[in-house]
Amino acid sequence: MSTSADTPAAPATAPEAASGAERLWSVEEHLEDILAKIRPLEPIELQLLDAQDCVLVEDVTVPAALPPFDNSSMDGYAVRTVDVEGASEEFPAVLTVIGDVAAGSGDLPVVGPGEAARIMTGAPLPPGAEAVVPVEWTDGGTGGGPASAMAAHSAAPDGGSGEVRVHRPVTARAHVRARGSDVAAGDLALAAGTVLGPPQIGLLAAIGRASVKVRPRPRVVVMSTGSELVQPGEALAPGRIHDSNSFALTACARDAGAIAYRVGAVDDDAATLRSTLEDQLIRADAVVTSGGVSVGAYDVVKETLSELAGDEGSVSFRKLAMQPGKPQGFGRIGRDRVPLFALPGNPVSCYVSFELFVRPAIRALMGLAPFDRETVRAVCAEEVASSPEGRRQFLRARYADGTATVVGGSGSHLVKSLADADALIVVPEDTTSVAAGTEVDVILLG
Ligand SMILES: Nc1nc2c(c(=O)[nH]1)N[C@H]1C(S)=C(S)[C@@H](COP(=O)(O)OP(=O)(O)OC[C@H]3O[C@@H](n4cnc5c(N)ncnc54)[C@H](O)[C@@H]3O)O[C@H]1N2
Ligand code: MOO
Repeated sequence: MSTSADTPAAPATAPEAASGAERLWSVEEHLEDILAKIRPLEPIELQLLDAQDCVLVEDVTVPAALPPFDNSSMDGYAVRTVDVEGASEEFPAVLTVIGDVAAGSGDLPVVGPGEAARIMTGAPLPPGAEAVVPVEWTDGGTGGGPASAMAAHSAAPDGGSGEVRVHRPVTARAHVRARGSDVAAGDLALAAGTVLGPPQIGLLAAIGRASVKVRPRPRVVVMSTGSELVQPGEALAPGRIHDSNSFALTACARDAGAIAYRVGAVDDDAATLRSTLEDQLIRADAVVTSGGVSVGAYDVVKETLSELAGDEGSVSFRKLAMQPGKPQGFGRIGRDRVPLFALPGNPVSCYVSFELFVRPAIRALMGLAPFDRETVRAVCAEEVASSPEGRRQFLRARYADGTATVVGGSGSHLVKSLADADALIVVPEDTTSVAAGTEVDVILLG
């Protein structure tokens, strides 16, 4: 039962409300209530790889030019342009090779008139040289025809033979990457608000940053409830089933960007549930439970969490105008008011609820835009004979080329068809059937 504090101003429109029964919340109302109570996590300084996919909260400026020095973009020979003017294969410019410049070299030879230094990609341009001739435009120091590669350093420790024949001229700065041509010192490397993907992490490393200030990934504790649940890998006794929700939800939480901690299934026992929650709160930025939110005699989650008060926080249980996912609990628990999502136990209900409500909340905790799943218009390939009036139905489907095809039935226990689906067809509350060929909204799952 929702408390008056949780009741939004919008009037209830569902049929139950009119008849005086407990009103149904719309999907949007529930989501708004959740997002209104979620605050982004406080920023912390994280090592680069721990900051992946996180939102940067500081402007990062470039401390020193990138590249830090003029360097070669090719393996070849560093030369003075005047020395190779008019060079051709028939009339090559013959230069004296004075040594090697490898990437990382700090001790550079000076290239004088009539001289060349073997230079590797990324190596600093030595003083005196103005350009680089790729090795393919030379004989590679062999005295033969055009080379396809250089002699390995081990085979030519002195930097190749004493001479190289250059077959083409080069202009000044040819095959040279200028200092600061990527970014200059003082430039803005990344603005606050940037989401750190692999290229951004690479840039930060390139400018020498080892750590950055970001909003961290939330730590999400996932707990399933139900005395019937058995850990996968263990044998089933009569009446028991394997716990699939805690695994699916943990995977969902990771997929949404969280650091997820899966807690084994908790029995339908109030004291165990309470103490497990207390133990877990220490490492939780959010808690997700599955099961025990309906109206059964052993629906301990609802019973226990409805009773929380004072410092314990509070959790509201409500019915939503959707299928699957009708019974839902949401609140904030403990002194730190950690958001808690009590999702229904049916596996499909649990998954769809996560997608619609928990995924956006995890993103909001990270400071990301809450919604990232794409919704497209698509042609419904087959007839949907019936959809419950007054409830928004989310049907498992496969989507391809503008067409969505329903996979399996609407039962909330059908985990195989959920695994076969890559989309959810959305049938609105006021629609009780969909003719084949009708356009529908389709949420793409990943
Ligand atoms: N009389 C009514 N009964 C039910 C109603 C209702 O309005 N009136 N609502 C139904 C709907 S809709 C749903 S959804 C479920 C929600 O039930 P609970 O959240 O209380 O979940 P449980 O009863 O614990 O379990 C339901 C179902 O899911 C299986 N389950 C639970 N946890 C797991 C898990 N971790 N892994 C795999 N499967 C799990 C469980 O064995 C049950 O079969 O209530 C309906 N009933
Ligand atoms: O609404 Mo329940 O969540 O269908 O199965």
